[in-house]
Amino acid sequence: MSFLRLEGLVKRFDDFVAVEGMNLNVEKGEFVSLLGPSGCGKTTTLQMIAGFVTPTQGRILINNQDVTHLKPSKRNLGIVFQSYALFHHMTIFDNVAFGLKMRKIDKVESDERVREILSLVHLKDFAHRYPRELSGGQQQRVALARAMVIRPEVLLLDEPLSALDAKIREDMQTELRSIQRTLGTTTILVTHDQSEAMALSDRVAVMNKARLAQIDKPFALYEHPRDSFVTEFLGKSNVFEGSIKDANDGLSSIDVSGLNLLANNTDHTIGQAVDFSIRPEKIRFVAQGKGVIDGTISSRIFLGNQWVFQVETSIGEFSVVSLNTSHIDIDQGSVVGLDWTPSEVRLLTREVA
Ligand SMILES: Nc1ncnc2c1ncn2[C@@H]1O[C@H](COP(=O)(O)OP(=O)(O)OP(=O)(O)O)[C@@H](O)[C@H]1O
Repeated sequence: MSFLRLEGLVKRFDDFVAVEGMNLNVEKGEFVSLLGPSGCGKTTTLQMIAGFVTPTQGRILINNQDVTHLKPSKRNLGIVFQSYALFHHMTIFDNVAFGLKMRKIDKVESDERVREILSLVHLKDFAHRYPRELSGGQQQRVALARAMVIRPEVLLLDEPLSALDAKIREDMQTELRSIQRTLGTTTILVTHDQSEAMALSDRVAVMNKARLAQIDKPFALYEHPRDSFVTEFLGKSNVFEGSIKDANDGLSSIDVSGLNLLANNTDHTIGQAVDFSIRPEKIRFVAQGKGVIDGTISSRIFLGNQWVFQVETSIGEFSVVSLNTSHIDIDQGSVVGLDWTPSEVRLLTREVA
């Protein structure tokens, strides 16, 4: 039995459905992200686990105990939100010790645990300072220490890094992951940042319009998304509408605007409407006439470690990404061939609007 289970969780605000039929099994020690666009129900799901929002339907189980109607304080959770919400009149040490004091933990043990966790978040030399004397990144580490010191069964993180600037954010991601691994705390992170979800999580749960769209390991999700929503939420892709024309010898042939394109066989049926998807980094430049389709470079952008090309073709515009190790000779106006192998193509169920 999984450590954290959401069973058919539903939340309605009057007749507005914020979360619909949410089922999720999280293993002990696992790090799972809830990823999705604004308003898809991530925070509401997290708030139901935390106990701040009462589900309309369904159950929440932690360590085999039904906590659906338990008060937040009885759930033994650590919670970190985007705003650090530290006590500004207390030192860092006292901020972190607060939860232990509330739980009436003996002073000697409490002091020891606070020192230990402050050392883990690299703040042991800041114990005597006040929150206003720390940077944003440091304050967020205090918030994390304060949540972790009570040794929660589950750690809930709601966009905890989104107020930090890019570089500090990246450092904090690495640190958060390493602390979570060291302590083995089962963790749920809410984020709308796909790279953050992929960098941190054992599994990513993509949500769309109040529902769980797909859950899997980051690599599997990126490589085998179920539909074009998941595909495009996890990164760029070249997606074209098409229909299955034929299927033979392990290959499907797809009609995309009159052009016959190949993909490895799937369980789609002949005549079925599909989205044909190929990621920009899977496409190679070849000589004109030597690839799947020819095109003309309409723009080229240099991003340091990679080039991003836009290529006009007869079926529409392609995005092509290549590492900064080649292709400096290909520029706006160049006529090129675009090539890929059928195994890199994904045929997706078309999202119904
Ligand atoms: N108390 C409430 N009353 C009415 N509607 C609400 C309430 N709380 C949330 N909602 C609605 O439920 C939907 C889901 O909200 P939620 O905060 O879970 O989204 P989210 O995915 O976390 O979005 P964001 O990334 O913007 O925080 C939204 O349309 C929101 O307006």
